[in-house]
Amino acid sequence: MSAKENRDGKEQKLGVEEVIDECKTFYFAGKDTTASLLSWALLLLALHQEWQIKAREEVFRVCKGDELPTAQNLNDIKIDTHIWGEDAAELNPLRFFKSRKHLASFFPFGLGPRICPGQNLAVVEAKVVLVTILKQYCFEVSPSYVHAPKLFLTLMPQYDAHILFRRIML
Ligand code: HEM
Repeated sequence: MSAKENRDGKEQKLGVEEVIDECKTFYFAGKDTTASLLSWALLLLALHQEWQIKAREEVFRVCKGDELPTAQNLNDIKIDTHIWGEDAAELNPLRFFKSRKHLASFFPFGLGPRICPGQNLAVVEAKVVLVTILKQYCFEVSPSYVHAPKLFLTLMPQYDAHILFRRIML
């Protein structure tokens, strides 16, 4: 860890125990959250076949070949011009200048100085997994699935997410 000066100009370093604790926090904060996002995304796509088909069409349009999606592929997936304007694909901080109703209406990663530092990693992970699954499988909710969301730090499917996968033959 590189040394940092505190407000009094004194050098401050994280100790080994603190570095270990930070690693544990990242593991704890980053595992179940993304797993839960993926479980619900797959369940909802399994329930709403019309959206699963649309999502797969988009994946096939954007990501060619059998390889893992590239960073560019992930960027090209759904940038909603209705919400973000015609220049949605460009970096334009001014678009946040005008207050808009939707801006703070959805903030799964929190807001402000303690906003989730794993946000980008989580979104990339989730997109890679969803793209990979959508390219290779059709899926539907299994009759054995019982819908019973349970809040335990994250919102989990209490009796797991039972989904039946069928390999797509191309
Ligand atoms: C879908 C996935 C995730 C969701 C929904 C999520 C959500 C959140 C939320 C709501 C907070 C609190 C923010 C606040 O206090 O305003 C938070 C904090 C945090 N998240 Fe995530 N997170 C996710 C994935 C990750 C990943 C992948 C990592 C790291 C590998 C991570 C690391 C952290 C850490 C270290 C904090 C504490 C930040 C602080 O207190 O300064 N999270 N997350």
